[in-house]
Amino acid sequence: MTRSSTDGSADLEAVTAVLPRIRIGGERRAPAAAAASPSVAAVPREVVFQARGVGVSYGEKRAIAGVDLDIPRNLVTAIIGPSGCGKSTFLRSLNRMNDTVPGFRLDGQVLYHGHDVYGPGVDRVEVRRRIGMVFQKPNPFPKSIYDNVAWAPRNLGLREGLDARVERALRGAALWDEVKDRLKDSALGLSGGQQQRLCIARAIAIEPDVLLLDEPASALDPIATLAIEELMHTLKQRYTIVIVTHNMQQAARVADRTAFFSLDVSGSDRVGTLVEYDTTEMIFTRPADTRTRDYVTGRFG
Ligand SMILES: Nc1ncnc2c1ncn2[C@@H]1O[C@H](COP(=O)(O)OP(=O)(O)OP(=O)(O)O)[C@@H](O)[C@H]1O
Repeated sequence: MTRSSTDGSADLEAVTAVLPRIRIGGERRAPAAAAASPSVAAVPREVVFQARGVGVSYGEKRAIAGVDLDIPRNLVTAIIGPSGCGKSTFLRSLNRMNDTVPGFRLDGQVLYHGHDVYGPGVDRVEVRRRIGMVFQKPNPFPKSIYDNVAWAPRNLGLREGLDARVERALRGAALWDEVKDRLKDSALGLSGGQQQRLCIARAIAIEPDVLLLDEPASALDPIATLAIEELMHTLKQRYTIVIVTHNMQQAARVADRTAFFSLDVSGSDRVGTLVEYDTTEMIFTRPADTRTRDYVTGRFG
C-alpha cells in the first residue's frame, strides 16, 4: 500500500533513513535496531524488571502514572519522550534512587527478577549494588583513576584481587588502554568522554546485573558519544541496560527496545504516561500510536 505524506509516512521515511548505517571507529556498523533483526529484539526473553501500574509523585505533583513495562535481560531498552514526561523519574524508580527525594511516593510495583524492589525488608544498598547507575554529567570522585574504580569494591569489602578487578572494569569500559600508565593520576584530568567511561567502569567494578544510564552522552562531544554508544553494544552482552535519551538517533542506534513516554495534559495537570513500547524498529518505522509517530518524526517535543 502506498502511504501519502499526510499520514506522516514521508516523515517516518526521513527518520528511518538515518537508522540504517553509522560509522564508528572507521568501521561500518549497523545500529542495534538494524543489526538485531526485529525477531531478535522481539523474541521473548527473561524479564529483569516488571513495572506494574507504577506511578510516582513528588509531594502533590504527580510525575508519572500507570506505567506497565517489562524490561528484558541483556538488551538495551531506551526511554524516550519530551522534556518533563518522567523518563528520569521512571529510570530512578528502578533502583530506588528517588527514595531520599522529599515527598517521593511510589504507587504500583517494580518487580526485579520477580521481587518487589520496594518490598518490606529490601536493602536499598543491595538494590543499588545489583542495579548500577550512570548520570548525565560525568561525576568522578576527586581521587585517582584507580581509586575511583576501586571505591565501591573496597566499600563492599571486596579487597581480594582488587588490581585485577580494577583492570577488568576499565577494560570493560573500553578505557584501560588509555589510562593503564597513569592509574595514580587524578580522574579529574581525564577528558569528559573518558570521565564518563570511568564512571561506567566504576559502576561495573562491582559486577552489577543492570546498568541504568540517564542521558550518559548528552554532555559529550560526538566522538565521545560514539564511544559510549559503541560501548553499549559490548556491555549488553553482560548487562541489562536501560538508557534515557533525548536523542532519537541515539535510541535508534543503540536500543533493541524503545519505550515512548508522553505527557497527558488535563487542565493544569501534566502527568507522564507510557504511550508505546515495542522493538526500536517498530517504534521508529511503524509506531502504533499517532503520538509516537508525531514525536519520532519531530512534529512535537
Ligand atoms: N526531585 C523532584 N522534586 C519535585 N519534582 C520533581 C523532581 N524530579 C522531577 N520532578 C518533576 O517530575 C516531572 C518529571 O520529571 P523528570 O525529570 O522525571 O522528567 P524527564 O522526562 O526526565 O525530563 P527531562 O527530559 O527534561 O530530563 C517534572 O514535572 C519534574 O519537574
